Amino acid sequence: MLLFRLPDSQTFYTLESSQDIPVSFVSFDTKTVLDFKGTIKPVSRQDISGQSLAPKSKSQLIEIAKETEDSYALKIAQAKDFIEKNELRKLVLSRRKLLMYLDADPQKKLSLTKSFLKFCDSYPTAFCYLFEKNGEIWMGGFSEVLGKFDKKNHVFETMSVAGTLPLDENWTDKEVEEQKAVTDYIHSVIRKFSSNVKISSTKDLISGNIKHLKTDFLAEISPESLDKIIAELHPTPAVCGFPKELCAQGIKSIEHFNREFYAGYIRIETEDQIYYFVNLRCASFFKNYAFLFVGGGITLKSDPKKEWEETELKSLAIQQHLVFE
Ligand SMILES: C=C(O[C@H]1C=CC=C(C(=O)O)[C@@H]1O)C(=O)O
Repeated sequence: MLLFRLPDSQTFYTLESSQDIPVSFVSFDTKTVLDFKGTIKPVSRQDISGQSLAPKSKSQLIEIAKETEDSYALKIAQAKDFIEKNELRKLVLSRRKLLMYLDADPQKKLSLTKSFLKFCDSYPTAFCYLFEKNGEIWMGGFSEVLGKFDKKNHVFETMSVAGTLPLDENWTDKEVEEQKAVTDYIHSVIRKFSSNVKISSTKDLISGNIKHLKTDFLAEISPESLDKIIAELHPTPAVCGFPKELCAQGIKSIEHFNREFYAGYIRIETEDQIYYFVNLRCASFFKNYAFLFVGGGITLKSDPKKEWEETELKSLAIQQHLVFE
């Protein structure tokens, strides 16, 4: 089962049985690709909220050391060492926040479809999804587009999104440099495939309780280049770092968990467009608990307390929209 809503749209979609594969979820390390078969068709809010999803009961005591502000600060120190040693501009570090529902209210049950609708309503400019496949349940949504390709005029769009602050704070060099590293990387990739790249000015992207810096790119490309561009772009320094392989190794050795679909991407092919959405602000759901995946770009200027607060604020995107009834 798959439900999704495109950015700036009121229409919800699901898949009706057919052999086409219009939707695929690609993991951060690109080793796992989850294909969804079917034809894309609209579905009403009523039909969505009437459906119920039962998370698989991998609910025995889970032995996971809970990440704390102190344990995360140690990882940030390790990330800074790695940045310094390898002379990097940034490294994106993340944590898997454990949310136990039973702690919240033992009498009530989580409604994932109602949570999905509530989440969509709060993030109108985001691509939002909820899926259940082979007992796995994931929900997420964010506005970052890794790629959007117009099949008719061959225009390719992408964006550089990075830097995070609460809405009422002013940008500092730390966020500006962090986002610039992403912009420079994306530009270096796109210019290899197009001689005419248009770059917008950098603007604020509001995402619920926080804001990011965003620069848009537009370029005409040949359809044959599309897969190569996506393969080169992912993972951008918005979710990993540059050089990609070295940073992915560093991340693995510091984070100590599998990111799975977090910071991967979602490919959606419609009649006119092919979209690639970055899979952030997402969570995987089990019977009694969920893992909320949240991260942020670390530079030598990072303050561990602020980085922790940033991940806490980001986790609210999912956490605040869970409906128990
Ligand atoms: C890696 C995440 O955010 C990325 C996207 C926007 C801002 C980011 C930042 O400020 O670090 C990250 O690059 C996440 O939300 O888990």
